[in-house]
Amino acid sequence: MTAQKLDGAATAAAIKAELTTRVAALAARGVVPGLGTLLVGDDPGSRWYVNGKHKDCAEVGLASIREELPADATQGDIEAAVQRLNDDPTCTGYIVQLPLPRGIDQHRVLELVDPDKDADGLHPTNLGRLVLRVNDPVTSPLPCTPAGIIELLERHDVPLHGADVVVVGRGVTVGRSIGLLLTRREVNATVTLTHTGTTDLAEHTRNADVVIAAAGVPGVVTAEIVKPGAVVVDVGVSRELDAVTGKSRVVGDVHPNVWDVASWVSPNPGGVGPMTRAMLLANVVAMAERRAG
Ligand SMILES: Nc1nc2c(c(=O)[nH]1)N[C@@H](CN(C=O)c1ccc(C(=O)N[C@@H](CCC(=O)O)C(=O)O)cc1)CN2
Repeated sequence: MTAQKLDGAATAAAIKAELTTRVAALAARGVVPGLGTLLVGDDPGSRWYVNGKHKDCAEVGLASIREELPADATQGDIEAAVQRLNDDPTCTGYIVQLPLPRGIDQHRVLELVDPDKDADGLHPTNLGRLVLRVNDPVTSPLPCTPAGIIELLERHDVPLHGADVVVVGRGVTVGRSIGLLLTRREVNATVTLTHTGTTDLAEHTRNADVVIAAAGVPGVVTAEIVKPGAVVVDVGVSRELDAVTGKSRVVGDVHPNVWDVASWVSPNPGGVGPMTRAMLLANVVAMAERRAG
């Protein structure tokens, strides 16, 4: 068996086309939503991600606002930039590109983001709303990567209702929050959250209909621990030097031999990354629509 690919790039392109129509409808009412980004420092990966977000904005017709600070910016400089974005009326929603440089209190910075402008859905108020209003209609931004994974699965008709889903990794941006989304009444999956304290990972994954690997451990999910026909989503990002080209490349958590047993695989790169970007745009458009009434 060779698994089929859950194509994040193609699905993200389809979502962006739908968003372009919604943005045009807003423009007809005189509303131009704007996405802001705050980039601190000169990490090439982070710059690449931020540039991609601005390129996406241009593609769907969103305005974009850039704040950039040098790597030696102080906590105060960063908090002042956050305040500028909070106060900027052209900025519908924004993100603080993570990680922030060492020595900066990231939690404090994120808590200063206006929850109504939190395009990443990672502000404690929005995560709290996700916990408290888990079965209400969604009216606040959802974390982009978990929302993107569910959208990717649903658009490929992967059944989630009643499915046993094992999540590998308990990080806030993916592992912890995807459990909340998957157990919402309209999705209705049963979720097991595994982590470094899990004594026997295979015991869980071997029974799973869907495995979501977000541990950041290259190749941790192998064919031997995946049920034949299961659906596997690779969210892990590790960087490795390619022995042939000498260049750095992204390596996921899913071993290539998983393609021999699974029914569907979302690869990395080419899977969840483009979906994360698409869901960020979707959050900003939804914020603008809610405000426009
Ligand atoms: N404030 C945030 N910071 C970070 C987030 C986030 O969601 N919000 N996630 C990551 C970085 N990220 C978005 O910011 C992101 C990562 C990956 C991709 C992507 O499309 N990746 C490509 C491959 C790229 C490569 O080869 O390096 C893919 O998966 O095909 C988009 C966005 C950390 N920070």
